[in-house]
Amino acid sequence: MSKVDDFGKALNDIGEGIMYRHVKPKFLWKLQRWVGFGQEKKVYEANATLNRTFKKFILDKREDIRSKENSSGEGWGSIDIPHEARCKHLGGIPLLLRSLGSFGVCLKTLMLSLTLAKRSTPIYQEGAGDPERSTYDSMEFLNKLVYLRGALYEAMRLHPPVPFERLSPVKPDVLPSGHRVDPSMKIVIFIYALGRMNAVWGEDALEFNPKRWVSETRGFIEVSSSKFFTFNAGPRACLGKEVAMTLMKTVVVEILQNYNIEVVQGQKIEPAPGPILRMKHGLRVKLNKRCSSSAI
Ligand code: HEM
Repeated sequence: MSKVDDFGKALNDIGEGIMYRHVKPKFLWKLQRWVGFGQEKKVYEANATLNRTFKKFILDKREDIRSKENSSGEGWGSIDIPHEARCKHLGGIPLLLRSLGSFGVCLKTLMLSLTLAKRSTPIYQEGAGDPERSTYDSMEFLNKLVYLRGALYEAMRLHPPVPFERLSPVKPDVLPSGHRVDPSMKIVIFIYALGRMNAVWGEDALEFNPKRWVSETRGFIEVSSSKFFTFNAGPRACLGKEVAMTLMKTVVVEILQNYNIEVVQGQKIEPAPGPILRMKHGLRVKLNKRCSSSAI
């Protein structure tokens, strides 16, 4: 297996591990971790792979910076930021963080966050092409594509890349529903279910209908982030939302301008377990290059 495959497999194994830790009794997964058994064994091995990969990347980068400094007499300076300054905020992925050992912990945290952010963005930047030679090189153009934004929101409403979240209150509180909660509790928010509730989205909640986001007269209809929860809401909402939207719109425009797409029929579509919603077997499509570009 190549190093890239190893890395991808490690992310999948850790994702599955996180998923199972949400549903398994704590004593059970802790026991499995202690004896190095089952899913926890996979998580342990995957952690080692991530550690190795990130460590190599950081060391290579350091070497690269040093050699640039030596050759030009200037550079970016040291990347050894004091540990306390780097670790004020470690985000919501403690299982992954705990695994990362003592070197460059926060640099690795950052790399991991960005890797996961890229994973949760269901497109790849490489496909975006060169904006210099494109007809849509301005944000203004992308912002006008309200139906496309609606289609992407609709896809992520029904298939949120982050399908659930687990939170705990920092102090005892009462939820708007009247439920009392305290810091010993885990509150799981099923974003996947929220996007499919009739009570929230109406009787056609299960239909893929980009038009629900577009008004003939007012253009794109923004809804509260507490309703469209795909990017979370409040102070810990996704910081990369607009980056993700711009990337996705760019890639879709580029693909649609250049290819006709046909989904291969008869495929088995099922989700892979994990904190990022992925297709277990991927999605096979036929791409036919268009003869000439046409605007969408
Ligand atoms: C479709 C793509 C994406 C989706 C659906 C998504 C969704 C989310 C969600 C649900 C959270 C909250 C996670 C939690 O609290 O446990 C989050 C956090 C975050 N996302 Fe994204 N994300 C996407 C793409 C990106 C991209 C491309 C970036 C970076 C360029 C990014 C950067 C972040 C950061 C930095 C946070 C942490 C915010 C904080 O804790 O204060 N995301 N994202």
